[in-house]
Amino acid sequence: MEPRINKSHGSRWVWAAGALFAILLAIALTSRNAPVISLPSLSNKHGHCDLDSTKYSGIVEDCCCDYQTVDHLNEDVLHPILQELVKTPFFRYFKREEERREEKREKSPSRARHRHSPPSQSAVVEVPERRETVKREALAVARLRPSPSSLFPLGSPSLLKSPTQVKLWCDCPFWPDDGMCRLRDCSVCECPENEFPEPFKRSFSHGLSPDDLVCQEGKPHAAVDRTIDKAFKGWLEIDNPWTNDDETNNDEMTYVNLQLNPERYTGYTGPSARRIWDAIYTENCPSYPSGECCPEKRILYKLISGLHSSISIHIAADYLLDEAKNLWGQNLTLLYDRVLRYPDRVRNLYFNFLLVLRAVTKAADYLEQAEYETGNSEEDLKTQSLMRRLLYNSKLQAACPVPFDEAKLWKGQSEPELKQELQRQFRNISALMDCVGCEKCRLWGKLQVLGLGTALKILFSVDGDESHESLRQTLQLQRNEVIALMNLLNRLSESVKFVHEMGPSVETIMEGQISATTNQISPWQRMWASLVGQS
Ligand SMILES: Cc1cc2nc3c(=O)[nH]c(=O)nc-3n(C[C@H](O)[C@H](O)[C@H](O)COP(=O)(O)OP(=O)(O)OC[C@H]3O[C@@H](n4cnc5c(N)ncnc54)[C@H](O)[C@@H]3O)c2cc1C
Repeated sequence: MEPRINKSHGSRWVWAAGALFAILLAIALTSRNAPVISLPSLSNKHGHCDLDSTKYSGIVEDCCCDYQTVDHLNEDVLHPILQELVKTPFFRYFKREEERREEKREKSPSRARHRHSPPSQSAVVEVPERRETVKREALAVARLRPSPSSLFPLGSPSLLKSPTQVKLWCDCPFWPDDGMCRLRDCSVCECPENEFPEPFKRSFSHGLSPDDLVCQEGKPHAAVDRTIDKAFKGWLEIDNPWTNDDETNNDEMTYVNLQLNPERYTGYTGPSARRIWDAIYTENCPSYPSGECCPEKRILYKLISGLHSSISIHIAADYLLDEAKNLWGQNLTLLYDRVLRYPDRVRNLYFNFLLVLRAVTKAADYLEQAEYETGNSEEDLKTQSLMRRLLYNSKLQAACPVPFDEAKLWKGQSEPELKQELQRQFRNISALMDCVGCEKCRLWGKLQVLGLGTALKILFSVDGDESHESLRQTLQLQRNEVIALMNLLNRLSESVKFVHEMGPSVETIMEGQISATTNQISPWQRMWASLVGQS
């Protein structure tokens, strides 16, 4: 059944909400010096207009759908379904490697080729008999040691660890983790035992000692059940060639309830965060000034830029306005400064959304037949039904049947090389996610990069024969990839909705305010400013 739109709001309420919104927005935006801006969320879908039609009109670049259609489909169909879907038990638990474990199993040689030297050999320590003591001492050293500021060249030879070596703090192949995270909100809340899906709980109580269940540092800690994927029937243990993590490695895995760990402001900022973005953009996905390069090569840049926009939008949508009072709200100055004032970043968000949506609909038959069993039959039926509503949605099929046409973009003689090049760059980006110095940011960074890798895997998985049957036979996805894919789509859908709803008003006021400030400056001040600017 299609989601119904509540049309019961009277027009009076619409106008009242609109007027109140405009007043609050004007007040909030008047002070550019104010560090943050918070507004009540505008939930009335009739109280906003479309994004500036001159900036965002026509077909989304390299896609097959226009901005207006994307907004309407997202609002009426995709966003409501996705919001429900990500709350289901199947989609809310994400498997990730345990944080700060001291020993890591060696990846396969093919993986190791894509890993790079850690910044210093001293960050890798032999494991002696008394591993615990040495680990503590070594961690203390790692904390004190200043992190090298230079980026290690991504092409440097890889340092293969023997299984008896220890890697400190994290798996970052480029720099040691520098603990730049400031807030408790950076850390991830793992799942308490009573939240796991039933099949997981069964093997949990049989296989693990009660010590694994104790809470550490006041946070609920979940023990790892390595049989979980076997409990979720029908899912394969296969590796994703687009990502750096070895997804077949089931050791040392914990489960995180994504609903308890929303992507939002964490306080992670400064050189550590900047270094990651710089490394991604400069080393792995150059932006190529428009017109200089072919569209295929710009894909990766557009995807990452779109993801970056989405992360910034989530930070702006859920920001810590007052740390002392633990007051959270929207920071619309940040939304404008980081995203809206650069129309390309908004366009890249829409591009990313459509590419991921295309991957999901391309794999519709595969995803429809997958097992969504978690032991809670009522919830599992709901998950299946939501998936079907999304995958075979008549409104979506009528308005935007092929959101992105991958065949048009990367067919041709260079296709295999392009795929390999993209894969190599994408794996580097995936490896960089291990260097994100904030646990919650790393969780969402890794999840979303895995989601993008899964989308690319689907889009590149069929050569020539585009039939659903062929895709079903060729494609192999694992459970975590599907969870990442659908959660990524939901994040992008949230971002598109937020920008669509808030963008026009924020832009109007911010741009009006900027021009008013410019006009207030006297000719002397302007002359002085230009002299200072030139010095
Ligand atoms: C993987 C990852 C996940 C993160 N998750 C979170 C999180 O959940 N919560 C949180 O509070 N912080 C998170 N951060 C930090 C956050 O993204 C910013 O780095 C931080 O808030 C500092 O912002 P900034 O103003 O310095 O600009 P940044 O966002 O760090 O941007 C750095 C530079 O990149 C360029 N740039 C910015 N946006 C785009 C774009 N859309 N397209 C192209 N270029 C762009 C600009 O030149 C900009 O100066 C994350 C960082 C990373 C690397």
